[in-house]
Amino acid sequence: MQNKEVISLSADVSDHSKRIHNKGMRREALPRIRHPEPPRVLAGDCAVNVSLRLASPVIRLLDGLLSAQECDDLIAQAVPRLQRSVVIANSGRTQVDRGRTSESVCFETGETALIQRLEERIAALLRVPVHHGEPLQVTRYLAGQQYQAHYDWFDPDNAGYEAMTMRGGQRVASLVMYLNTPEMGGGTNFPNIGLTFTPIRGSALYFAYKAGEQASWHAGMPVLKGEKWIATKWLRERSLDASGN
Ligand SMILES: O=C(O)CCC(=O)C(=O)O
Ligand SMILES: [Fe+2]
Repeated sequence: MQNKEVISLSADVSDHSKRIHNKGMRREALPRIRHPEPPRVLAGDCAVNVSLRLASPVIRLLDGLLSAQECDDLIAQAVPRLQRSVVIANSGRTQVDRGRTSESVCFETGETALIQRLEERIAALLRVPVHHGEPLQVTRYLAGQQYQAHYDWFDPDNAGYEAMTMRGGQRVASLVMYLNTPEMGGGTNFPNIGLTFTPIRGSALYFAYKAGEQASWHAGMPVLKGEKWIATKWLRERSLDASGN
């Protein structure tokens, strides 16, 4: 079975439950993300082809997660609200950074009918409640813009770690959805494993990780010609909703 991944994730979950238990808090059963498995996964209202599967680090390439119309509509909803992208600094605060030169919009969970539909689709795809997802972020890179190599997980050694993880806990996976096909450049590159994914409209890159996992170091490479549009959903180990739903 494919299940080094499952075993290591279970280990995470039980460590986490122990931590909660030791603090004398209510023990909660943590839903586990399901990594999409080839050849095809039903994701609510659509079927997604899993065209690439890497066991370590956990990476999946998903074809047909969004229709062309959905990509165009999401871009249209983002255009009027774009602002310079930020990163979460070690302090836990968000700030503009020279390494991330794009513009983005952060939509509230369920903000529009389209966003709600996509969030429900992602939840079905990964079998994880909607509220384990951070608000959807839509990003536009113009020619020359990029997101230099980084980890999406929060470093437990950072001063801001507690603040960043107080609600929702650690990030455990990322879903980068490609909303267009850039004319040239703009691939998502994993330098430590020598892989670059080509953005193709409607497809998505899913990768899961644990804190400290260096293979998940990745970059949005500079766009060389045209524009690149993505929507990113970062997934947390617990619900971000104050009511715990
Ligand atoms: O632009 C890309 O290809 C990668 C984006 C990314 O790393 C992120 O949104 O966290
Ligand atoms: Fe990232």
